[in-house]
Amino acid sequence: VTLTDASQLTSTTYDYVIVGAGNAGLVLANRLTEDANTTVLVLEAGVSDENVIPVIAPFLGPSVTPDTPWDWNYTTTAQPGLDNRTYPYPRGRLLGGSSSANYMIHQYGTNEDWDRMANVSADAGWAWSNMKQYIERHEKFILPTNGQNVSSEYIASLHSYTGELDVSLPVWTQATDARVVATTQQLAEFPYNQDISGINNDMLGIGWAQSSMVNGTRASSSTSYLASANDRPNLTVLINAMVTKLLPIGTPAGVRSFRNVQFSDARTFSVTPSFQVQATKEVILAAGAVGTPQILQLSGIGASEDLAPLDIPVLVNSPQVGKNLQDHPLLPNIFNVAGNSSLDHILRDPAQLGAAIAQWETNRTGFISNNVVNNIGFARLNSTVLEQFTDPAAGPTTPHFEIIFANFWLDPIVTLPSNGSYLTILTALVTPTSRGSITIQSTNPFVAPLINPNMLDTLFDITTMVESVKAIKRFAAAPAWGDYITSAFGSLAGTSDAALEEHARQHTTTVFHPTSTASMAAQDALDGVVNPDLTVKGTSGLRIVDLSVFPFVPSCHPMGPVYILAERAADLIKAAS
Ligand SMILES: Cc1cc2nc3c(=O)[nH]c(=O)nc-3n(C[C@H](O)[C@H](O)[C@H](O)COP(=O)(O)OP(=O)(O)OC[C@H]3O[C@@H](n4cnc5c(N)ncnc54)[C@H](O)[C@@H]3O)c2cc1C
Repeated sequence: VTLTDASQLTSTTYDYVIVGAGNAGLVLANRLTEDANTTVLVLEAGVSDENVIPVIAPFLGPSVTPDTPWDWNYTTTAQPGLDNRTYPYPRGRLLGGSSSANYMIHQYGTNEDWDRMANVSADAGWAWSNMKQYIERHEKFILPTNGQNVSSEYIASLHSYTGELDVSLPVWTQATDARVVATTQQLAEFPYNQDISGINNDMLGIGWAQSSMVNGTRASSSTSYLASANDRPNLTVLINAMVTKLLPIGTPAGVRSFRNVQFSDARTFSVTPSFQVQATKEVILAAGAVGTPQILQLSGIGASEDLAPLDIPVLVNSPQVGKNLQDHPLLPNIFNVAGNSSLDHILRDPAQLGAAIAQWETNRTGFISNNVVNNIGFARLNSTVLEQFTDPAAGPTTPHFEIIFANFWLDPIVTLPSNGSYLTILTALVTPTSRGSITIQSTNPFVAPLINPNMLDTLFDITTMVESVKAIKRFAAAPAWGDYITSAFGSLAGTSDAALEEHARQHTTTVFHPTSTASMAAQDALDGVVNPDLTVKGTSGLRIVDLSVFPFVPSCHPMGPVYILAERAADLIKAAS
């Protein structure tokens, strides 16, 4: 059952209390309540996702954030690597968390991404050979129902058709899709990849985006994992519940037990009145890469240099809490194009856009029923550039950068100009070496923490961004684009490395993939925030299950990795109980 007010709770004690009804939290809510004797309470600060059109309609996904009631509406600190700019840092604040607010591209990463996590944590259970089994439980691959032939857009034998989350292929053709595919035949540098999910251990090349959607509707952890478990009497989800602190029970020698959770009504933006619930087995933090370190620090679990200025007693000295933040930098590269086949003229005309939304509301067809992106690709740096660096990729088949195609103006920061037609070829750095931090700046949980992704801080990162721009310029020079692209827009027109570096520093923001702020390390390692079984070092009764535990950001869109991480975490938690 989903409740909206703390007064509706019928108990203050549950076997498990999960903090955050997000991407990972709702996987656990489902799996842990499969046993009818296990009681679970999920506390979610955000609101319901029910009947929220921008959340449901795939193409409207980018309007769910920033600066909305469904977003935490964070802003970064000034970024020295980005000409000291700040920019919005969206995180879903509703049922489903960021899986209800994201752009729905669904992948798993490379086998090397997972094998590195196994090596770093000294737990072979995180290796791809073990993790791939969770795809069967997680994924429900569904072919588009509009009759189009998609046999060349995915590899049928790789996928699962029996899991919880609907995953599908594009249902509406962007006018440039054929040109993207034709380029893969014209330029050897950009081969065609028939299945870009990573399940075949290969994300290199250009292919068709797989998305968490079906029949013109978003699929999130809420519409899948929660929907199929919400009528279980042993599951309670409370929205509007802002967790403000974890409280230790007693002071047992050695480790402290954090089984008490304090929360308040998120609608009041006040810590009073405050409520408390207790977990008899475990508290599980699934508040995401920003929320989780914030709650730890508010609870006195963190680095003393972060807690001392706020007079927060250090209950568990855990120096890496909030450190190591990694994220994928995203750079919109925009071209002017000929004719009217880009979507821009529809997107800037309220009447045409309104008609498209009405069509979607009537029968779930048209471009609103489709994701904003149909084609994505991944590539490695060429060896001449790479040999200047220690390769930060998880292995030799893991990409360094991503290429994303949209047949319209897609810049998260700069709004569509009042005229012109555009093609956007975004590039994203998927093996960044810059590391940033999340640090609370107040003991008031309603004050956002300082978010410093430290974008483009290293020579490798800026060099790779520049190389990615050069690569898409080569892509755009293929014969397939001869009668379409007319010129590079704005600072993309620069030709020298220095000019492209300035283009990158001026326009880069984020693909919204923060990770690693409560990093996993080996059981006996002194660094790291969690053990390989995701229990928090130096505590008992406390685990973290969300993207913050990945020691390295996966080289892909990370929602798939979060889902299967949570599937394995559920197994670990059940085994420990
Ligand atoms: C705009 C956007 C676009 C993206 N696009 C893609 C994409 O196309 N493909 C992809 O793979 N990934 C994408 N991502 C990233 C992906 O969605 C996230 O990395 C992933 O969902 C994170 O999962 P999580 O479980 O770690 O956290 P979340 O899903 O963010 O869950 C955390 C939950 O905890 C709640 N919470 C936080 N603090 C508290 C508190 N104090 N008390 C109570 N509740 C709290 C939050 O409200 C939220 O519901 C995107 C993300 C965004 C924001």
